[in-house]
Amino acid sequence: MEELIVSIEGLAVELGGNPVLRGMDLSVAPGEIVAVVGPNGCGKSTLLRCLAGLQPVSSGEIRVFGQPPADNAAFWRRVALLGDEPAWYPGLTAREHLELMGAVHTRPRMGVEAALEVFSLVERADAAPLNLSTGQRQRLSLACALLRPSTLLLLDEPERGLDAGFRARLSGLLAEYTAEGGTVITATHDQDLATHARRIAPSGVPA
Ligand SMILES: Nc1ncnc2c1ncn2[C@@H]1O[C@H](COP(=O)(O)OP(=O)(O)OP(=O)(O)O)[C@@H](O)[C@H]1O
Repeated sequence: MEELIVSIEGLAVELGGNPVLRGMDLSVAPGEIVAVVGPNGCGKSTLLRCLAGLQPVSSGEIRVFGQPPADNAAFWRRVALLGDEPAWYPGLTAREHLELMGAVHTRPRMGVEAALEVFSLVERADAAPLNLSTGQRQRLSLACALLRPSTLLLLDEPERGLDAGFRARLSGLLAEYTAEGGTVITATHDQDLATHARRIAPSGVPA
């Protein structure tokens, strides 16, 4: 049987004494795109943080690549996370952030110039991230996450700040990622993105 990328059994998480996730079960196979959907506050980001090993769980079991997620180098070699906006390096331009990402990985998924094209950043490549618009910065975050090699992509609302044109291209970019053998789990409020995915609620049931 093909190894599951993610397997969750009976996951419960309390935050500040409030139950956020309650007895969640989930299995994700290689090559799937799973969209975690639901209203504000239902626990989508919490689930993503659990999968990234950044949120302690109250009970239950999470396995990512067959092991509990651990915030260590071996884990992050296989997992790329787009969460809150990253801490940008002072003094480095958008292009230099991508060059840095390319330089520290032996097999980047795309070259820096290709990434600037794909993420429509060519004209602002020499600007510092903090001098980009919100949507341009989000595209740079996505470019950094998709340039580096990984086999599991965890995305928390990747559509944040993007215009309609770029939102429409997101599902295509994720489809390319899974065509290369990757798996995607994304929290989203974007209908188009969710339509191209297996939709689940943070309870684990289909949505
Ligand atoms: N540190 C915390 N302490 C207590 N409660 C918290 C904490 N962080 C988040 N929560 C609560 O946990 C619940 C789930 O939050 P979470 O961020 O996972 O929701 P979400 O589904 O991602 O929401 P959104 O769609 O707004 O991004 C919310 O009710 C939130 O207020």
